[in-house]
Amino acid sequence: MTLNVALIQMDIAYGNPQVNGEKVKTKVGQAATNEADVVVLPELWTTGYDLQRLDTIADTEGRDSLDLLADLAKAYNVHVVGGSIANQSEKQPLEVKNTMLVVNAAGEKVKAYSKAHLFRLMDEEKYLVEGNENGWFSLAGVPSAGLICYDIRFPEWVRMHALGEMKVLYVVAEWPKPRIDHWRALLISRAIENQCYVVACNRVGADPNNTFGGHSIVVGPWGEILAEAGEEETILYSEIDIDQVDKVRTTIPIFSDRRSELY
Ligand SMILES: NC(=O)CCC(=O)C(=O)O
Repeated sequence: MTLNVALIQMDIAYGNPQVNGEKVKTKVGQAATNEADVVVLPELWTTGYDLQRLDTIADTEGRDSLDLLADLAKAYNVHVVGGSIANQSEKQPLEVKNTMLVVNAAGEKVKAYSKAHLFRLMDEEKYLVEGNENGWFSLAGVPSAGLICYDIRFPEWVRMHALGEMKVLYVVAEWPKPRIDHWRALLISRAIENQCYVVACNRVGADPNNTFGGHSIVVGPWGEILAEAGEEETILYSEIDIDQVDKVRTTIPIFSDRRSELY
């Protein structure tokens, strides 16, 4: 079975959910017109890293974002890995999480995963609360998982998802340009060591504190780069053949060769 994935590598208007929502509507429509089955958005696409104003711009219980994503999914008959959003709780204590929303083509919510590892270099721990749940979901009948940016630096977190038979890892990010070599190396490594597809969508552009490096990428289970963007706004397309995952896992059976009694 194959899936056409489309990664929306976009600039994000700082602290402006309205403008970003309009852009996402246009881009998801374009991707669907180009036969995408799954559309992927970047991290914090509603607000960017405008963390100091989250009390006014975060989305309460992710409702507005979920409505928008569900409407788009239904209108265009596409699955949407909805990047992540600043997701504010309704009840006290008011907490904001960095939450990925996944919606299937019927417009049903499939997953809400909140970033488990907060990134201190961008002050996340001062404004956000970490998630404590896993990122597994099934999309288009494929066992998948979603993780958010800094999460990929924790190979044991990714491996835990692979042990749950994840075949596609979706990664959404706002990864700064100065560390884009880490981004590429980490994603290729996570694909090789877990023998899965990695479909990773980064943003471009700049905010008052960082310039973001793009290079959204699709990596196959053998570690091959199937598609990679540059540093400009674009939609990156790739066809992924899910059967390749089992072929690679049979050729080099790392999951049955693991010495779990040693580690
Ligand atoms: N938004 C993030 O989690 C950024 C992570 C990052 O830049 C890194 O180097 O790790």
